[in-house]
Amino acid sequence: MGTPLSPHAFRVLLLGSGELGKEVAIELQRFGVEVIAADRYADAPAMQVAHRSHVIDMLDGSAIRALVAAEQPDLVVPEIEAIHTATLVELEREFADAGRRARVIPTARAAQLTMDREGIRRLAAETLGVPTSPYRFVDTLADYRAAVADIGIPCVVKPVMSSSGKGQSLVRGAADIDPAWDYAQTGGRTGAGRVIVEGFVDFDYEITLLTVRHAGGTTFCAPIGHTQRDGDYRESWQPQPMSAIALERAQAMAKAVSDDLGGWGVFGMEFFVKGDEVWFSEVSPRPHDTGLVTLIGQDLSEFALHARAILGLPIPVIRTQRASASCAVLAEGHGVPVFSGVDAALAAPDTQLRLFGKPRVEGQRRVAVTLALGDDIGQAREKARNAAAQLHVELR
Ligand SMILES: Nc1ncnc2c1ncn2[C@@H]1O[C@H](COP(=O)(O)OP(=O)(O)OP(=O)(O)O)[C@@H](O)[C@H]1O
Ligand SMILES: NCC(=O)N[C@@H]1O[C@H](COP(=O)([O-])[O-])[C@@H](O)[C@H]1O
Ligand SMILES: [Mg+2]
Repeated sequence: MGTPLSPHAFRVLLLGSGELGKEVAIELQRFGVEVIAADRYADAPAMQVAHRSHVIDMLDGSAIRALVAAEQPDLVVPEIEAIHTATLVELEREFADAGRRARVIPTARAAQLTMDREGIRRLAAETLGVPTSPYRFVDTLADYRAAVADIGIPCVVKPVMSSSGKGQSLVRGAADIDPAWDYAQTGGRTGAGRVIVEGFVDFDYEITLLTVRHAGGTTFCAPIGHTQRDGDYRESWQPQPMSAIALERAQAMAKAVSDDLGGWGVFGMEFFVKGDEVWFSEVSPRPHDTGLVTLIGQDLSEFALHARAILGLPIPVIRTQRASASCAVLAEGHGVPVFSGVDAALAAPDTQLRLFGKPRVEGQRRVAVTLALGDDIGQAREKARNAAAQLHVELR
């Protein structure tokens, strides 16, 4: 460890500077790390707490390469999926060849495989034999229609490169088939392209199992339950009650997938659960949005855990304090968020919030989160929801 802004600094480059990266940046700074934040737009949340920031097109490999050459980071930490990950693979090899200590978190291959639903799905289902929904990958409308017929309705249609439900549809009947294709072609992160058709899993509940790979081994956080609307998270809580066998199965799959991806850091492993049956859905090789709940529920949040893990520091225990919940606050429209009702939102005991400081909203965007502790999950969720209901976001 060194001193930031000195020749002895330990430097971390965040590729992506949203609300999740902002918390990681704060945790890293608590260890005296020099934090450099990058994203595709200026004044992103993590940039506001970083030592320096850069606006670059992260889907442009040469832009990433130039930034790494200029900043000479010790760690390159992906914060979103939309990165030119082939360049990360090249850079990782170059660091190793040059005998440099610099690394990509958790590994460049993990970032590359999870950027594309096809990479991670084929690894989990075909190489590791982990149960998933049935699926097909298609490139043309004709193949897509055949895949829907094959998988059956209901099914879920997603661009292979997307997140937060963008471009995602639930096909409930014949009338939904073609519109779902059109939305997948326009709603993805990198324009038109390959689509996954997934069989609909009629789960009882879904979880994120935060899995931390660190110098001392692998540690699981208590499972986080969550609800999603339009493929985007709205509420999360911890701990999600599960049968012992379902939890064991989820942990075994999380271990298998995260061990294959390798490296150090937090992995947000997503599972669907019905009774004792568990299906792997996808994984973020970094902190997960539903894990924002750990900001209030754990002694070490997922962001603190990510910082410790990537720095190679010990994580002897993770304590879940009480039942906890989070509620996402979304703004819709166009303009700069202005918040009111912050006082009312914080009036109840054991309630917190984060206003992310996102500079603008165009369409729909998560701009804040409320957090609460309760005697049980029901009470924690109600408090988090009530706090969110008190918070008003105006776009000016
Ligand atoms: N095959 C499926 N069966 C049932 N529900 C599904 C299926 N696939 C996705 N969903 C629902 O849609 C949500 C979002 O799906 P998924 O996680 O694949 O999208 P995403 O765009 O990667 O979201 P994020 O980036 O926020 O994790 C899931 O959490 C789940 O609620
Ligand atoms: N479900 C994916 C997810 O939570 N992504 C996270 O949202 C922020 C970007 O927000 P933006 O899209 O409003 O810029 C980033 O922190 C990113 O990691
Ligand atoms: Mg997901």
